[in-house]
Amino acid sequence: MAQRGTLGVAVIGTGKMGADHVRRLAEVTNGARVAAVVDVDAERVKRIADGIEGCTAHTDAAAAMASDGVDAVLIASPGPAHEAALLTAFEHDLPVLCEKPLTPGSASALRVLEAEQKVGHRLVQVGFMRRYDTEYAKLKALLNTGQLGRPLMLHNRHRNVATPPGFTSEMLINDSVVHEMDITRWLLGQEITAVTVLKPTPSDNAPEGLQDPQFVVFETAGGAIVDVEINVNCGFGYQVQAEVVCERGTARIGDGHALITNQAGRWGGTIAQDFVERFEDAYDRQVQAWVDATRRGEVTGPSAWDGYATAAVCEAGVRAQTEGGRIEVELVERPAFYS
Ligand SMILES: NC(=O)c1ccc[n+]([C@@H]2O[C@H](COP(=O)([O-])OP(=O)(O)OC[C@H]3O[C@@H](n4cnc5c(N)ncnc54)[C@H](O)[C@@H]3O)[C@@H](O)[C@H]2O)c1
Ligand SMILES: O[C@H]1[C@H](O)[C@@H](O)[C@H](O)[C@@H](O)[C@H]1O
Repeated sequence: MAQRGTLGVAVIGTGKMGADHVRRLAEVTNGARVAAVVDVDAERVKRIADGIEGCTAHTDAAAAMASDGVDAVLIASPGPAHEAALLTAFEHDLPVLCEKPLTPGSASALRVLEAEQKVGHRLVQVGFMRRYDTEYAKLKALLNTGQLGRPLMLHNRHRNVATPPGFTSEMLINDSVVHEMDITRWLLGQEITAVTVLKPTPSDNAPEGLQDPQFVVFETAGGAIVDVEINVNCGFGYQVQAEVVCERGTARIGDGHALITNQAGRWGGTIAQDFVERFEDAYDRQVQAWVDATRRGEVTGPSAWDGYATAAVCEAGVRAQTEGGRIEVELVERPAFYS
């Protein structure tokens, strides 16, 4: 299909991620412009719109989506606001890049799947940006060659410097480990079938009441075992590492993401301090891929099904965290629409 003209994007939610996506669309991405911004914080959204030529400010997502010049939507509001924004985008037949989670909870995610199928064609890409990270992409390409044999185990480490105020134990699963859920399903090409959560004595760095770190184990449909160290008040840096153990070898990413210096008899490097820094390139590539596909009239990348499947694994994970033991993941049959 022929390329459409410059894509006019409405960005919904202009907090940490939304403001960064506005900057990206305005300054980094080719073929797109920020046509509208939306936030419940009227002052904030006006300030952001004022800095971009031809951009309108709204406090209501539906008004923004109905406005002239909006061809597509980027949702970066908090998870509980995603379902309403997605359903409104579907009413206008607008393609959407929706930050993770698609929605919090499998019931709401299923409603989104049903609504998208009613439209009759895919509209949603979910913002699982790690799939666009160069290191993860290399790992996936290597696994796809089959030269290492069948993956047996996948070890993951996911460390953040510190949690923002209000971060709960459930959020370690829903906001943080959700990335490993997606990356596991994508790298191994298998659904996750069960989750177990082990809880060491919390770190003294963790705020009172936060169960941090946790050790999360997934079982997959193909019989692989996956572990995730989630450790979100580690204090020293933002680290994401993964090692796949296969029948004929192993492959590991996440160590080399640093500037290494030799100076005064010592060698060493720096560690990124947050996801915006560590995954900057991945966010750039994700948004560019979405804009390019949308201008071609296509929808690519993680689908609403991926959003639903991870929501179902999150539910099993939160149950495993609170009830203990091994919790099986309950998934509906995958509709042919998402095959
Ligand atoms: N992919 C990633 O690595 C990554 C990283 C961080 C956050 N996220 C996701 O991005 C989304 C936003 O997270 P954040 O850290 O930017 O949050 P944030 O709290 O910094 O920003 C959210 C913004 O949305 C606004 N808002 C709230 N309700 C709204 C509504 N109904 N309509 C429009 N705006 C509304 C708030 O006023 C705020 O400005 C979440 O879904 C989060 O899970 C993804
Ligand atoms: O919402 C954020 C984000 O998704 C990051 O990528 C992750 O590392 C954090 O743990 C999480 O809180």
